Amino acid sequence: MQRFKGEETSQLAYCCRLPGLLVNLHRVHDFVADFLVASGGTYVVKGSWFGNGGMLITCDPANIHHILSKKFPNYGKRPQFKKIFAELGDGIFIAEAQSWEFQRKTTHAILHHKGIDVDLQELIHLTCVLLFDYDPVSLSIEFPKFPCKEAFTVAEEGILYRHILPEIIWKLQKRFQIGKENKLRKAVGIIDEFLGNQIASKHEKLKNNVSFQEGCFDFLTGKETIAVALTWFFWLMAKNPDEEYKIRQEITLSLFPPVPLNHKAPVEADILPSGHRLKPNTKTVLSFYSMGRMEQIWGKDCVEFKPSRWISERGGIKHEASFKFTAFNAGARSCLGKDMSFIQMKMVAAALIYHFEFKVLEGQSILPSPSIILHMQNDLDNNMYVM
Ligand code: HEM
Repeated sequence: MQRFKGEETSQLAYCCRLPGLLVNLHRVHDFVADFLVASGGTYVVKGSWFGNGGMLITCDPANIHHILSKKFPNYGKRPQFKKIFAELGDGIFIAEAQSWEFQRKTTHAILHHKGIDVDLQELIHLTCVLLFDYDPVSLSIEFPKFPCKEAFTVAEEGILYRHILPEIIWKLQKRFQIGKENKLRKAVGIIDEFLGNQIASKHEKLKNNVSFQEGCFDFLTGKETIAVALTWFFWLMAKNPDEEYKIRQEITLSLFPPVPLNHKAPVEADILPSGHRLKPNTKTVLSFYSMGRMEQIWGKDCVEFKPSRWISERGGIKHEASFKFTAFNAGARSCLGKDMSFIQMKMVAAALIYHFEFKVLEGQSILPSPSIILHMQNDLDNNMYVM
């Protein structure tokens, strides 16, 4: 992969420092993608400001393969990750070593349990019902508000800011209960209350299966990710009517992965396949959002919505290595809900495309939100016509 030299490198270096990042915080995923594309896939942000340690950001598939698979035992989630995601406790998302192995086994058993009879409505709400015995009835035509939805959105944004702001700043905000940290605190309170009520009402059932904080993460991955993926999908589809017929066969998550980044740190010093050296504990961010925008990976038409790129000449599905298509993570910690997500998304998408034509209302600003889950910043307003 090409790397920039000289003047261009110093301009890039400047714009990746605090002023550049802060000015571009509202579009941080695109900003990171722009400089990763320009620097060939990997970039080191020097740790100069406010004593914040440096970080390495990469979307190079060889590095991703190395970190998530080949050297998996050397790349943990602590110590930074644990602090940033403290509100999620010790659930599977944060857990490591034996605790992670145990939780992965039990979660796998719950999610891959064979032989549950469900109708369509139940299946779509499966995550919520399965984990909390709570049906948000979010598909009913009154579009009822789900009490925690906004709180999750606020919390996810707050957590992304912790990846970017120097630790000392967000910790001060937390201490004095101001700014994003204060919003995060209030949001966590709302989520706590909801989950506490659910746990109280189903105490016997839950006490042996899902702890409060594990449930919090599973809800976050399960419900939010699928809703987010479908919102981007319907927007892309409305903008690309020619591709619509192929969409019945497959959908793509490479341009708008609902989980746009992952975060690791090496236990011992390491050298990445790209040649970058990492000291122990260096914050290492894997930008999945940028991967879908790399010409080196997907070719010149990488930013075009082309479901046909996933369909072979014989009409089958083309499979790509998980280190190129990282929407569901890769290696030993790959997503346990992948199969279930594809079933749910295909069912919802196929049913809606079959019955309706979508026209996105003009004049909307379509931007991913600065969050650890790739929501659209504003809702997506559509006109739906019955076919
Ligand atoms: C479109 C939908 C989804 C996407 C894009 C997605 C993506 C991801 C990603 C990127 C990770 C890695 C997170 C990390 O290690 O930092 C992950 C992990 C995980 N996901 Fe999903 N997910 C989706 C839906 C679901 C659903 C529906 C469930 C379960 C109901 C689920 C359960 C899990 C679990 C349990 C893990 C933790 C795996 C481990 O650490 O061993 N996901 N997912």
